[in-house]
Amino acid sequence: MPLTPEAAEELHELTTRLRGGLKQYPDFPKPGILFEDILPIFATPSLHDALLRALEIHITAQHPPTLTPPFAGVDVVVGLEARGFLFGPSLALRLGAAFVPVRKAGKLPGECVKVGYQKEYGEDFFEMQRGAIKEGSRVVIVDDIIATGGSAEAAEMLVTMCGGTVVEFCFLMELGFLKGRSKLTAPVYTLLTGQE
Ligand SMILES: O=P(O)(O)OC[C@H]1O[C@H](OP(=O)(O)OP(=O)(O)O)[C@H](O)[C@@H]1O
Ligand SMILES: Nc1ncnc2[nH]cnc12
Repeated sequence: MPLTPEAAEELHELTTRLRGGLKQYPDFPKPGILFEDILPIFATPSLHDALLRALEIHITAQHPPTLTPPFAGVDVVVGLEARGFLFGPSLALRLGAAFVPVRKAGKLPGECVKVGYQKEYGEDFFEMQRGAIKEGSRVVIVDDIIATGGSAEAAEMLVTMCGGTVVEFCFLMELGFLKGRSKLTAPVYTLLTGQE
């Protein structure tokens, strides 16, 4: 569903403010990487709120709950360790959805599904608890940044392995030159683009 003009204006104002909350660090964590630090946003309550509000505006317009089947809406917000944990749970609460974490390997108890992946500056393994998502759940995957898309692609695989459907990916920022969205099956929404 398209945004109302009022919501579009509010979203524009929020994203403009959010851009001012990012800080860049050259050659971190490796030479040649320009690191986008999102932590200043969480050090400023008004920016922290702006991030949650911006994603809430987008997601509620894009996935409105309906009173009749298929009921649409969002059942689960999946956040990726670690920075997806900073706003995923609060966003889930605003949407009336569950929050489920995707963690780096070896951190979650019980039966887990596991996928290996490559990211902009290394490689890793992600896990999710097998029973965390009910069959047929509508899932939004959130993270701070999509760079190569390796992390997000691995998370989409885990959700699918658990029987969920990824209805959208939402990121604070996309590093457009790495074309990470091309790895993903579900639609991708980002509040900001960077390093064009
Ligand atoms: O699109 P990609 O190339 O996969 O890169 C994006 C991922 O890299 C960063 O996480 P990182 O693995 O550094 O973990 P952290 O949040 O624990 O620092 C970032 O938070 C994303 O999850
Ligand atoms: N350039 C970057 N800055 C911050 N987080 C990242 N994750 C992957 N690439 C990144």
